[in-house]
Amino acid sequence: MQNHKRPASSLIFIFGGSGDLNFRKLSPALYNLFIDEWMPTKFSIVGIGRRPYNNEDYRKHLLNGVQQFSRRKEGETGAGKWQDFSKYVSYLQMDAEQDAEYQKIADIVKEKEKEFGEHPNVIFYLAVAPQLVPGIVSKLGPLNICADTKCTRVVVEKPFGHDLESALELNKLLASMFDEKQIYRIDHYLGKETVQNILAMRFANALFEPIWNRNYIDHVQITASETVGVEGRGDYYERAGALRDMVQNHILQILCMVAMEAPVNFEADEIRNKKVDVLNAIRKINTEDVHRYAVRGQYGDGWMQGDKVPGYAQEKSVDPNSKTDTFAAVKFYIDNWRWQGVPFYVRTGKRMHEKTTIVTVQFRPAPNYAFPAESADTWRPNRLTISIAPDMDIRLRFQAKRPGQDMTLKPVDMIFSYKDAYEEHEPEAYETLLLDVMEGNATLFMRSDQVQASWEIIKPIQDTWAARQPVDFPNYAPGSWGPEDAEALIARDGRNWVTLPAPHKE
Ligand SMILES: NC(=O)C1=CN([C@@H]2O[C@H](COP(=O)(O)OP(=O)(O)OC[C@H]3O[C@@H](n4cnc5c(N)ncnc54)[C@H](OP(=O)(O)O)[C@@H]3O)[C@@H](O)[C@H]2O)C=CC1
Ligand SMILES: O=C1O[C@H](COP(=O)(O)O)[C@@H](O)[C@H](O)[C@H]1O
Repeated sequence: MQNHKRPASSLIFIFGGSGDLNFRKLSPALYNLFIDEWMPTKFSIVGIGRRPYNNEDYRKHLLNGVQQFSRRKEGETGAGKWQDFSKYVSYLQMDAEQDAEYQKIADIVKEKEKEFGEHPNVIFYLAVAPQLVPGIVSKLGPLNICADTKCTRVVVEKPFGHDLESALELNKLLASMFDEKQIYRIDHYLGKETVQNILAMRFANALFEPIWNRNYIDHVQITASETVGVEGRGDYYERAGALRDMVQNHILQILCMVAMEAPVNFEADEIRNKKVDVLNAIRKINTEDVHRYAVRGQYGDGWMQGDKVPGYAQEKSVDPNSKTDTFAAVKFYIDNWRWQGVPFYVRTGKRMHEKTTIVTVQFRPAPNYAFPAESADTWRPNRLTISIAPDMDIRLRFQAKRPGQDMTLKPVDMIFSYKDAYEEHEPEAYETLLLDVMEGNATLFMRSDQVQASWEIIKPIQDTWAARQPVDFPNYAPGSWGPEDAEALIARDGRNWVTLPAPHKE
């Protein structure tokens, strides 16, 4: 993690250049980096796919994506640079499964070397289905694009493997072709401004760290809920499910940011070491205890904000008898000095009540209540809520005296909101991550040991769920907060899930 500077000349190949991720996220992100003058002075972007596009049609297709999904649209104030940007974009039609086709890539690298007058960083972004990744990786390795290994980089999209075994296999293959420093395993949550801000809040302030431990914190919650269903991604989701899709990666990464020890610097390996320490300390759940620690769910049909919506099993490309989880909640414990005995409750799901990603740190109650007994009803322990999306704020709940002659108390929130504090618009996660790749900064990317540790944590849950089919699916209604069992998971401990207080909805 460092302050950015304009990266050295870069040649970016996007496998999956004709696909959805590039259309909705990567191209808009690169365009915004260009507007903000973060792109290198010499660069070229080559989208790769089998579909037949000429350069002109390809650029038109991408502009369409920018107009729909970019935070700044062409024609709006501050944008208007598509013509300039698109000159750097071209399309390469090739079948990535054919060895012979890779000569085309080697030829483009030579051509750009000449044009730039230097050897650029060569970035291969693999925005393709996971089953294509091993084949592409093993064909890219032998190309030996440049002698200096630092200049070739491979970006691997999620999902990184399907389970522990497949992730280990992919790590092994990548390691046989590239140095770990050349491999960028994306987790887009790490590019989110508010997720990075967890580190700023914890380690740039003296206020929180002394109380950031089992002596003061009762428990932590992480909720990542979505209102959307599977949005035409049934094919992928049938093989994934909520536990793999969100918990194994995004949620465990957020948990690491909340729970890690203070880094001594912000170098990539220092941060990643501290995070992997947390993952290694998470208690492995015994298979026979999984039902006490984890809950799964699947949404049925119903209504979302006045619209009739199908159940998961009726979605396109989904087996009508599907037992795939669209909701998962887990209680984790971290067996280390700081967090012993503090539960971390996490939950995620599709078609839930609202789109929100929040971290809640619930402090223990004050040790003694000396105020009049009548005010005890509204007495609440302190709570820190970090809203990651769509709201971006941090709120600290504390007790305050209600105005009047009586000493009555009421919990109030002290709020820091990005919207109110800053005029600048925050970059999208993919902007930050793509800039990091061009700069060669891997701090916000997953190292192989992190990926392995995350899969090890969820393996017992995965195995147990695979061995025992759920009998109650579908078990939650669209627009709800998930299955009743998820309420019971936390209620059994005398706690409840936190949803944001009313002000955030105003
Ligand atoms: N879409 C999203 O929002 C997100 C996607 N991801 C991940 O990104 C990856 C891509 O997803 P997405 O863009 O949605 O998938 P799409 O199905 O939309 O795109 C797949 C891409 O792969 C290309 N492709 C397939 N086979 C070949 C081949 N033999 N040779 C060359 N190109 C090929 C397709 O090109 P063509 O058809 O022209 O051959 C297309 O460009 C997946 O791993 C996904 O999990 C991660 C997070 C979010
Ligand atoms: O990686 C994924 O994340 C999205 C949610 O991302 P967000 O930035 O909108 O919170 C999720 O919809 C998708 O299923 C998953 O693959």
